[in-house]
Order: sequence, then structure tokens, then C-alpha cells
Amino acid sequence: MIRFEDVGKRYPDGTVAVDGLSMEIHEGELVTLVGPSGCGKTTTMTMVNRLTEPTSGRVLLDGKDVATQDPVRLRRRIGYVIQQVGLFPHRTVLDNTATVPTLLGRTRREARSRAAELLELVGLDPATHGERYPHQLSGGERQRVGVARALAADPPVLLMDEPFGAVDPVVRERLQGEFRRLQARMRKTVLFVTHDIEEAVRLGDRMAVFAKGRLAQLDTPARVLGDPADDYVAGFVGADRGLKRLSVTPVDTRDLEQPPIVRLDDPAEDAARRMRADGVRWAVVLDEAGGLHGWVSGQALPDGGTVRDHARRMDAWVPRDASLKQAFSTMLQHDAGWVAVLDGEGGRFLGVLTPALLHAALRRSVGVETGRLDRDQVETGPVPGDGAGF
Ligand SMILES: Nc1ncnc2c1ncn2[C@@H]1O[C@H](COP(=O)(O)OP(=O)(O)OP(=O)(O)O)[C@@H](O)[C@H]1O
Repeated sequence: MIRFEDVGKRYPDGTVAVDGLSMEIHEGELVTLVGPSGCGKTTTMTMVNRLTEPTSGRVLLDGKDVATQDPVRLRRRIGYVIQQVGLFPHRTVLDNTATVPTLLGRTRREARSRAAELLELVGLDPATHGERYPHQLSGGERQRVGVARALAADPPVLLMDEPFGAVDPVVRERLQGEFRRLQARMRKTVLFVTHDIEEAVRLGDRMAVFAKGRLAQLDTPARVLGDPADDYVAGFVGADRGLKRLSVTPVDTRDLEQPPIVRLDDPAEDAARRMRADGVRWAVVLDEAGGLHGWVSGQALPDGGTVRDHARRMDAWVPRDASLKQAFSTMLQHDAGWVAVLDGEGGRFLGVLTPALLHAALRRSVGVETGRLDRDQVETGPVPGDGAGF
């Protein structure tokens, strides 16, 4: 879709911003460009929409050299979002968003109705926010308008240069989450410049790590973190790259521990007998519908009554498609020694993840990703015998 062929950029003052860059971005893929300040990310990106012209090599869009295309027509197919959003101050948010469709020949009514749809898509209410002027919005809201405006022409390609750079970390994380969900639906081809490695990892299908005008590594976040190409990349992604990997490693249901399961209405005596027979000190308690209720300790079960009378509630759960980071964070939030994995909210109980399993899953995923290990070569240890931290 976008192809850089041995591209170089030397500015007139002699600065070599990009040197011998070759890479390909596939259709529907989001590639994050990351690297220290001045390493050539913005220059690389703006060579796609011809705001910058390469001094050597070619940039191809859908197989055609962009240098041969009319810049105005080219840019209509390429949405561009920058940090300083650049909204027209004297136009309402709705009119700002409707600008491009109007330029493309839509009637004012059509353009405004499309703009309203887009504002909703990025989480702004067209009725309230749409009628405001840019200075009446928060920084995060302005950045959303920037994204909506770039999407207005429905371009197949989006170039985003630190689009969430001007907001605080909390809003930024929310915008990233929303954009990821949006992108899952839209499947645009996106080049996304950031100097925030967490953002690059969270959003990128692949990430391109730049070093002084050269591409140091282009790969999935899991591989960049798990198997950096060289010392430069390892240093750039940081000594805590193992921790960062948590957010890109999904829970694998094959890793889950299967503790004994009892039901709320089981007689306490039967449940206690089963736990003794299995040599375990606790069991997971499910409700009538098979949903997670909590847990019960074998010692807390006297003769008589049902499990319901002695069970403790426990809400620490994650869905099966969660990341290990989500699982770990849920465990900490609930001060629990395990987290249940469910088939969605209120869904089937699939097993539990413990800190030991989580650690093993992370180690194994690094080995498997990098081809150094077969999946079965990393043992996942059993739940520690002390009742898993209760
Ligand atoms: N118009 C220009 N004339 C001369 N040098 C330039 C020009 N634009 C950028 N450069 C230089 O080219 C190099 C790459 O700049 P670029 O903006 O692409 O980096 P970047 O990785 O996007 O940096 P940042 O993260 O700070 O935005 C830098 O050394 C910069 O000073």
C-alpha cells in the first residue's frame, strides 16, 4: 500500500534526515513510527503526502510514485492529523469537520450530516460540541475533532503526527483506546508518529523504530520488545521491556490453572470432602448460571449448610481476550492471588491465572515469538500450595 524504496532526505543545509529507508506498510495496517527527537519520523511521514520531497529513492502509494501525482489530489486521499490540530478558530466544530466534504463537492447539508456522524464516531456530541468554537473545547476534545476532520473525506490512508501529544496521560490513554476501537472497524492504512514508546506498543500492528534517519527495526510490538534487533533498539525500548510486553501478550487459555469447582447450592459437607480428596485448600464457587461467584476455603466449610453460607465474593476476572497486563492489574486492584478468566462478562468460567502462571506465560511467549522455544518447553508451575495467596 505504502512503499518506501531506498528513500533519502537531505535538507538544503546538509542535514540528512532520512537515509536509505526501505519499508512497506500493508493495506489496513497501523504502523507506529517511534524514535528519539530528530530521528526523521516526521520527515518520513510527510514524504507520503508530499509536504516533503525525498532527495533520493521513491515513495509509492498503491504502486504509484507519489512524485508523479498532483499534490492536491494526492492529499485528498490522505488524512493528516497533527498535534496542533489547526482548526479554524472562527468556525464551529461541525463546520470545521465539514470543511473537506464541502471542498469535495458535497452540499452543505450532506457535509454537515456526515460531520455529525464523524463527531459521534470520535465520541463527541454533535448537538452540544458541534455548535461550539474550537476555543470552547478541552485539548482532548480538540484532538478528537482533528481525527474526525481527517476522517471526513474517508481517506484510505491516515498520517498522524503525535495526534494525542497535547493532552495529559489519562486522557491520552482514553483517546488511544477509542482510536484503537475505531481503527478495528475502519481498517485504514495508518502511519502514526509518536515518541512515546507505550503508545507505539499499544496502537501499532507493527512499530518502526528509527535511529538517526535509519530504520533500526520494523516488527510487531511483541517482537520488538521480546527480541530487539540490536543494542540500540534494546536501549530505546527500555530495560522494562519485559513489563511492556505484558500489554501485548494475550492470556492463553491453555495456561490456566483448573482449581476444583463447587456450586453455591452444593452441600458444604460434600464440597469439603471433595477438596480434602483433591488435597486442595480452596475451590472456585460458581453460581446457578455457571458464572463466577467467588471462592471458598475448605477449612471454612463445617458440616451442614451449603457452600452459599460460607463462600466469599470475588470479582477479579478478565475476559479471555485480555492482555496479561490487564490480568495482572486486576489481580493487584483486588489484592488477589489469582484472577478468573471468563468467556466475556457473566460468561463461562475458563480457569484461573496466578502470578506464577503469568510469569511463565510471559517467558514462554518471548521464547516462542522469537523462535527460540517451542511452546511446551516452558513449564507453567502449579498454583503455590498455600492457597494461592489468600
Ligand atoms: N526544513 C528543515 N531544514 C533542515 N533540517 C530539517 C528540516 N526539517 C527537519 N530537519 C532536521 O531533520 C532531522 C529530522 O527531523 P524530523 O522532524 O523528521 O524528526 P522527528 O523524528 O520527527 O523529530 P521530533 O520527534 O522531534 O518531531 C532533524 O535533525 C531536524 O532538525
